[in-house]
Amino acid sequence: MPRSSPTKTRWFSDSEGRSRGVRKDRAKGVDPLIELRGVSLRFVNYSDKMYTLKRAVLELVLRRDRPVPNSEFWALRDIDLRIRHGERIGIVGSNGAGKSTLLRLLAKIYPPSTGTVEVRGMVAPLIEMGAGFNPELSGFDNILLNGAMLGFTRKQMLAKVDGIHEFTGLRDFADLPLKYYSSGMFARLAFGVATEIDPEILLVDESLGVGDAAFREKAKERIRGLMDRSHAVILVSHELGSLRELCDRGLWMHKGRLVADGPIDEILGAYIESTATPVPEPEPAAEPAEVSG
Ligand SMILES: Nc1ncnc2c1ncn2[C@@H]1O[C@H](COP(=O)(O)OP(=O)(O)OP(=O)(O)O)[C@@H](O)[C@H]1O
Repeated sequence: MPRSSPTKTRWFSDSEGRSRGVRKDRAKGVDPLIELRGVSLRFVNYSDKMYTLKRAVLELVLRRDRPVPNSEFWALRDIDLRIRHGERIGIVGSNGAGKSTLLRLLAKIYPPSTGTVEVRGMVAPLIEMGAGFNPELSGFDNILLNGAMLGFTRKQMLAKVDGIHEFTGLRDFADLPLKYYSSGMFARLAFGVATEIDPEILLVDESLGVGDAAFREKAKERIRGLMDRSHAVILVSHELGSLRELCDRGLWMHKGRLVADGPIDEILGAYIESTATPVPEPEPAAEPAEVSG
């Protein structure tokens, strides 16, 4: 594990991770906005084999009524985490480390397989932008549709349309069906709609890279504005410069585990160093007990 100041940055081993309790934020006398305790998340891939007579008999004998899992994969392991009001968190880690999965868990897209997740406040996930868009509908109709999915009424969204057009520069294309938008135009619209709301907790996954260079600058500016208005922000990005610029606390993930938590400069420094010297493998741990019900 890379070295750093022991007073500020916490380096986690498995045993520390399991013994660390998540307590009330006594310093401020308030509950943290986000609390994760002993969280693990498992993906199960089901086989798509042909349904043979032999398999049918086996399933009857074994009294199985659902497909047999082909393989399972723990994308998150033993995560304990507290995020307080006003924190700007940047998450780093190599491909497949579990960063996006952690954001999806905080957005309640995935439930944990073990442990508890508490999120206090309205969450705006800039995660799968444009996921709810309909390519047959116009840009304008998609703005209203997406707003409805985020919980806004038609009237509330109509009041936001002008601002969205202003920001995206797509006013002239408002009546064009989305299927004729270029990928850059699509990304602009999705980003414009998703950032038009004022969330308490903002989750951003690699969204700083949308559109062309000029739009990326506008997007960053927009995120800065949102960051000023929201209570907590969590950014996942491989653009380390942006994380250094926008965040104060860093989390480093490796193979589904939180391996370090501390001031952003220290975490980024150690992470960059690790690309020259690989991160030691986390100690093998016992399978977490599954939550029932
Ligand atoms: N729905 C899923 N089903 C099965 N495995 C999944 C699923 N989603 C993610 N994974 C796996 O979980 C692991 C963590 O993925 P995740 O997308 O969270 O990584 P990441 O740190 O965001 O990576 P990157 O930097 O490449 O975006 C990967 O091995 C990925 O293949």
